[in-house]
Amino acid sequence: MISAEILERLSQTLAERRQADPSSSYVAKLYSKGQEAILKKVGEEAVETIMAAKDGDKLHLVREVADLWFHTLVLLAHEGLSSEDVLAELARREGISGIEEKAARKPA
Ligand SMILES: N=c1c2ncn([C@@H]3O[C@H](COP(=O)(O)OP(=O)(O)OP(=O)(O)O)[C@@H](O)[C@H]3O)c2ncn1[C@@H]1O[C@H](COP(=O)(O)O)[C@@H](O)[C@H]1O
Repeated sequence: MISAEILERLSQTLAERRQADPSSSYVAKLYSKGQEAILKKVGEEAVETIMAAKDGDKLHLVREVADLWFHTLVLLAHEGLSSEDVLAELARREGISGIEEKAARKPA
């Protein structure tokens, strides 16, 4: 079973690449180009995701979303953040919506 551990492993690798020689890997090279280049890749992958969804080809859509997730993880790592920060935010929201749901169910 594929789990959230893959995000942790990838985040770890992306954090390690911050010290790597730019010529040694795609990620290290992208870091060396700076935030603008990373944001450009995120934008491109977002557009490609939209186009794949409109195509109706599910495999293509999954691959483009994987590219988009990957490049947003590169962005997070470049900013000193990781998938864990986003997962914590989603967990926090789940907690909030749980509270809101309970409040809505409570008789007035
Ligand atoms: N998951 C990925 C991953 N997904 C996509 N990509 C790369 O992201 C790029 C996507 O760019 P495009 O599709 O736009 O194609 P492109 O024309 O090659 O891109 P550009 O040169 O124009 O930027 C490709 O070069 C892909 O190889 C990835 N590169 C790396 N990883 C993971 O990141 C880890 C560390 O990567 P490196 O440090 O680069 O080895 C690897 O072990 C992998 O697990």
